[in-house]
Amino acid sequence: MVVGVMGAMPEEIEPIIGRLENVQKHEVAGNTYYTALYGSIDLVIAYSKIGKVFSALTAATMIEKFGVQKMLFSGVAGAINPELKIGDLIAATKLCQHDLDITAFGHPYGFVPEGKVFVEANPRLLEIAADVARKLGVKLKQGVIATGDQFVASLERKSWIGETFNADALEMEGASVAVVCDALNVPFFILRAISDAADMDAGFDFDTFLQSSALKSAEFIFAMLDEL
Ligand SMILES: Nc1ncnc2c(CN3C[C@H](CCSCCOCCO)[C@@H](O)C3)c[nH]c12
Repeated sequence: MVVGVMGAMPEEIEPIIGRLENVQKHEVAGNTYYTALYGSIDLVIAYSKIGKVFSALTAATMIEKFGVQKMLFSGVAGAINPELKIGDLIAATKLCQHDLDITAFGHPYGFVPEGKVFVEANPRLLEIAADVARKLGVKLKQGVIATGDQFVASLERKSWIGETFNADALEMEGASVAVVCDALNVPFFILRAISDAADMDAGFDFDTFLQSSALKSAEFIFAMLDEL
């Protein structure tokens, strides 16, 4: 089985690469893809670079060029739901694009014709994640993740996103990966560890907790791989 593990930033996949042996590097479309065997799984790992466009390119490349059959995303996110604290894990049940806006034509936020506001993550992978969380004795929130091409550091913007989409967390890549995987019929699982609260302290908290939160997400992803 070929499994993709994506992040957006180097810090999000370094903890993954660091635990693998005989890692091969492949340059495709301006990005580096790492391949390695993990047990019986052919792993393909890459960080996309930040934002929806780069992450869509990487997801599509992993599937079309490397034959990825299941896609896992590991990274960090800003919290919207106040029960989510720094370091907490959230898996997306569904994802939306909070900055997609043609409301001038009467459409809802996050919608374009022939699209859908929410893309649902794979239920089986979410079940596996819930089992892994129980085995590890870690808390795993399952909820709505909103994606947009902006680093959110304002209570006003964060609250608007939370109210408009009933979102629990926000980031910049999950929904674009979801759209690509959904269109290409590849089951996907988006996991994020909270690095900040998307408020006025977000920039400082993000810099402080990126590494430790990225590691928490990566460690959970490894535990997931053992159950695939
Ligand atoms: N509050 C927030 N708003 C939006 N997204 C997030 C995320 C999730 N990831 C982190 C990263 C932030 C890119 S800006 C920092 C770049 O620094 C690069 C060095 O200058 C991008 O890949 C999305 C964590 N907190 C967030």
